[in-house]
Amino acid sequence: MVASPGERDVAVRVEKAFKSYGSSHVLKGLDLTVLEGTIYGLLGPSGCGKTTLLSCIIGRSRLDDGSVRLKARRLKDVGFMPQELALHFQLSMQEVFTYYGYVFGLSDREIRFRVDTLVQMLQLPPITRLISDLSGGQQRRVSLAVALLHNPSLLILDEPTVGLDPVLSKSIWERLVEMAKEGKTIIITTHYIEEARQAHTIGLMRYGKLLAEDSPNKLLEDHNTNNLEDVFLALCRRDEAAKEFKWDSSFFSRGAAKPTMPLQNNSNFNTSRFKAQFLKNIYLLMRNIPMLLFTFMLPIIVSVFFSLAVGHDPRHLAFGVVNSELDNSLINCPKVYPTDRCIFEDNITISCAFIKEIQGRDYRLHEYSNLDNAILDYRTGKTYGLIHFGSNYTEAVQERVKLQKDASNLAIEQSFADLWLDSSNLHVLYQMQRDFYNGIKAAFKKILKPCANESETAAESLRLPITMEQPVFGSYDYDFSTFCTPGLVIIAVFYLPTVFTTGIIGEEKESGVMERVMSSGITFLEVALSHVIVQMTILVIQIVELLAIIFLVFGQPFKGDPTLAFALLVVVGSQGMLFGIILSITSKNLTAAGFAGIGSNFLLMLICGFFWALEGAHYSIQLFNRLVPLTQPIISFRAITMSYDVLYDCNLPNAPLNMESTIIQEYGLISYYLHHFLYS
Ligand SMILES: Nc1ncnc2c1ncn2[C@@H]1O[C@H](COP(=O)(O)OP(=O)(O)OP(=O)(O)O)[C@@H](O)[C@H]1O
Repeated sequence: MVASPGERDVAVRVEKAFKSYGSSHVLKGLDLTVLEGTIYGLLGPSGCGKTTLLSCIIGRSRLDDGSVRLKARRLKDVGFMPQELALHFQLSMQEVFTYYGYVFGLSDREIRFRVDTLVQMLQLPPITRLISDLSGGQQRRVSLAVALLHNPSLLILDEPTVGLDPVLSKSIWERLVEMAKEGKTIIITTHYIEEARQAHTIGLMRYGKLLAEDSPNKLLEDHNTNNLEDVFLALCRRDEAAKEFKWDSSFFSRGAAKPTMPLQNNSNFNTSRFKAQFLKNIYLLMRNIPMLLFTFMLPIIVSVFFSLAVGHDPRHLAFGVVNSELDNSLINCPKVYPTDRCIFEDNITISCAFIKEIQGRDYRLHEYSNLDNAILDYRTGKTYGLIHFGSNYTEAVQERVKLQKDASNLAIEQSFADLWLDSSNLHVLYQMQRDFYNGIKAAFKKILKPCANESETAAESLRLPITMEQPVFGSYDYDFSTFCTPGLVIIAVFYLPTVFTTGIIGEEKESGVMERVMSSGITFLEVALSHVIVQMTILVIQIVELLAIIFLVFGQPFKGDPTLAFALLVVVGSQGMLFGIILSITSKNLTAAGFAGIGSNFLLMLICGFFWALEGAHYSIQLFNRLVPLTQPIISFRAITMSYDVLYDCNLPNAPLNMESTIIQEYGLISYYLHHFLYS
């Protein structure tokens, strides 16, 4: 065994380390000692727990039991090369080195000097090359160079020589030996047992514990061989024979690990690290032109397609007409219905007045001489509906209007036109009902107007006994698209940052870059803040695009205060960004984050009142649909765009209490508080 070292010479000491992932026990009471200024070769088959151990040593994972003690105190004293490449593939080597240089607080001059040395030592290609354009071996050497960049006193390298040609591996080992002579401590894992001969100490690991820990020469001597693989084989056989010791589960639930001194980071926020992170985000954005185009084109595409496709009244619908009181009425009715002829005059055809009104509402009318043929076409879906005027329609309506309660039963019966409407499409049905109701009302108004006074009274009595007053909120002229537009804007402004944030952070997490960056000392605050600044800039442009296209180009009504609308959208975008951060952090990988994002999008869209009144949802949904993050912003934005003038006029801070509660109900909490924030 290695002579028992004094505590001063120990760079890393792991004692009785236990670590499990669920029921899989990875580290099983492992002890390991690495002396300062030495190379420690950690050898073992795949899956024996080497990476897990390294992760616990640098503090990225916590032991379940046992302890890890490091002589190094600061994160910048440690250089870590993870097993996966963990590099930004879209960046150039120069940008990667600059990034990590700033992360470790190096000046531009120091970075240049270190990069020149490393390029020579690791035989790297010109540093202007993109990482994605390098070969696998070159990428691994860049990853190693990143770990060496800040000249740390403790180097932890997880399989640095995988995939490298033997000549280069040899030269890397020679350089590691030199570094150890300079006082650096190096822990290196490898599958290539023989290359570890150059290490000062070898730890042979199997099933989560060390079978032996000694100098290579001592191990060879003890086993009377000149081949390390034979040593490992002999130790494995001995381990098999000693398997009577059983690992029962109680062994792995021994309470919390002893506190391990964490590596210090100096501060939660550091300007150099923030600059590194911010510049890296800008580089990544500029390098990824398709993503940049997608980011800026998506709001335009969404708003244009929405404005063109959604909410407008269906037009040019095919509609059947059977007029038994006039042959070929589409041709024979007067082109413009005469406005000076009273309903009671002779030789007037009231059905023509209705047909003209319907034509004016943009229907494609097909006239049939035979009701059966018209019904057949309606039933086979060739027309959306059918109206039939009986042969005595005009006389019957005249008698009914003139005599009213004294009109004959026959006249009343014949004064009804028959209307069939296709109900398979709700929007089409509502529109046809509205058009026919309004058309007949308008036609009546026209043919009653030129009549003498007494007839006018009779005509007035035909009106429904109700008067529609001007609405306080909104307008009767708004169509379905006016109702849906605020929802679309809010959903877009929420989900655009969600997609972007999840993509950027999720990709960094998946590729191992986030792990590497965090173990290099970058804090969550620095990651989040640099991301927020870039994302906010993008968001502002996206909001302007959306608003300009929907409200300026397509002329959706906007009655309120643009500043309040903009402030509301920035709040919603920030919510979306936060949601993206939560999704990418909590999801196992980018695919899972994508699924969670799409799933939540569907769910939230259904219950947020985007295209259907919240009051129309089932009682169980109404218990919480106002609490989901999109609902209040949609209510608020709808209020701002459609009827904000009431809120704007009523000087909120001094409004009576009941007025405030009305406003909160009508305009949504967010408008209310934002208005207070901006104007009180
Ligand atoms: N996050 C995790 N969740 C669940 N199991 C894990 C996790 N990380 C590692 N493991 C499991 O722990 C065991 C040890 O993995 P580890 O990566 O430490 O092995 P290794 O010795 O480094 O292997 P290799 O040489 O192939 O990299 C493996 O069985 C692995 O599947």
